[in-house]
Amino acid sequence: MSFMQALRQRWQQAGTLVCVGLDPEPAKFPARFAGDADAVFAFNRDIIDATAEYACAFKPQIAHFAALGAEDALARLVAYAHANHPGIPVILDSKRGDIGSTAQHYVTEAFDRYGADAVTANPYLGRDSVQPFLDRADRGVVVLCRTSNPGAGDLQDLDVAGRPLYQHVAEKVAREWNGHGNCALVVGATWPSQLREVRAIVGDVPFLVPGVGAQGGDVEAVVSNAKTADGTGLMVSSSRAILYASSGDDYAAASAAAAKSLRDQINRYR
Ligand SMILES: O=C(O)c1cc(=O)[nH]c(=O)n1[C@@H]1O[C@H](COP(=O)(O)O)[C@@H](O)[C@H]1O
Repeated sequence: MSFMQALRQRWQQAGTLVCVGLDPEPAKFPARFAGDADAVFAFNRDIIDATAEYACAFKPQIAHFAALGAEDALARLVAYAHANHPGIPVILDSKRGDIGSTAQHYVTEAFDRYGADAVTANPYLGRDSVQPFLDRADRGVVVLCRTSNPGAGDLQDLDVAGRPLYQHVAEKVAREWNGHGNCALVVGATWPSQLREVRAIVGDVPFLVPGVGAQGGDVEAVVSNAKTADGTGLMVSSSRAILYASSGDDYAAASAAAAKSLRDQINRYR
């Protein structure tokens, strides 16, 4: 099954638009993981098991693993999620972008080495830099459009031919790059009016929406501005607010409760 088919099936059958972000920071792990040489795998595995019921996708962020030298744990976690929670796609958040010949290696990294179902990609080197990702029709390509961070507008809002640059990205992805129907866009939860504008440009192209939880984005504003006509179209992503909901021995139950609460909040406004 392709990434897009799996995502749509998950939205419909599990009734959830929550993407669970996996951003391991050992300093925030519960005390019981102290001294555990395989803590990065074990903690994330427990979070995956606890939150799967509420997840339309999992999204490991590669720098959080690579900085710890925990690439092996990342590969095992993707395999674990696929084996134990089939049907829930895994998005590798690596925000790659480079000349085509190098991009090909990023494709191999994301889809073959790690086995991810989708990857985040930076569009600013242009189409040829994203093409190797687009060519993998069964995998998802989640292109940065209007990011959640405070400085998003520094470059993404620059006026180009009468419109902000991020709107050109949205249009190009929806009309030119999405020939296989495998594209999605990143639009931050912290920007409700931009969510609405991008939705108006791209029709039903799915959005990955980070920025609720720790970054303070408003769930009602996200859903009301960015859902598609059938009340789906969103992967509302939260990492820290789910992962570190408790630092006690109840960490897994607390993460499940946080994911459930986000799912229910989203569903109230669909
Ligand atoms: O591509 C992303 O996932 C992403 C794009 C963006 O615009 N903003 C953003 O926060 N992210 C990622 O989403 C996660 C947000 O984490 P929390 O703020 O803890 O929910 C981090 O892994 C970020 O790298």
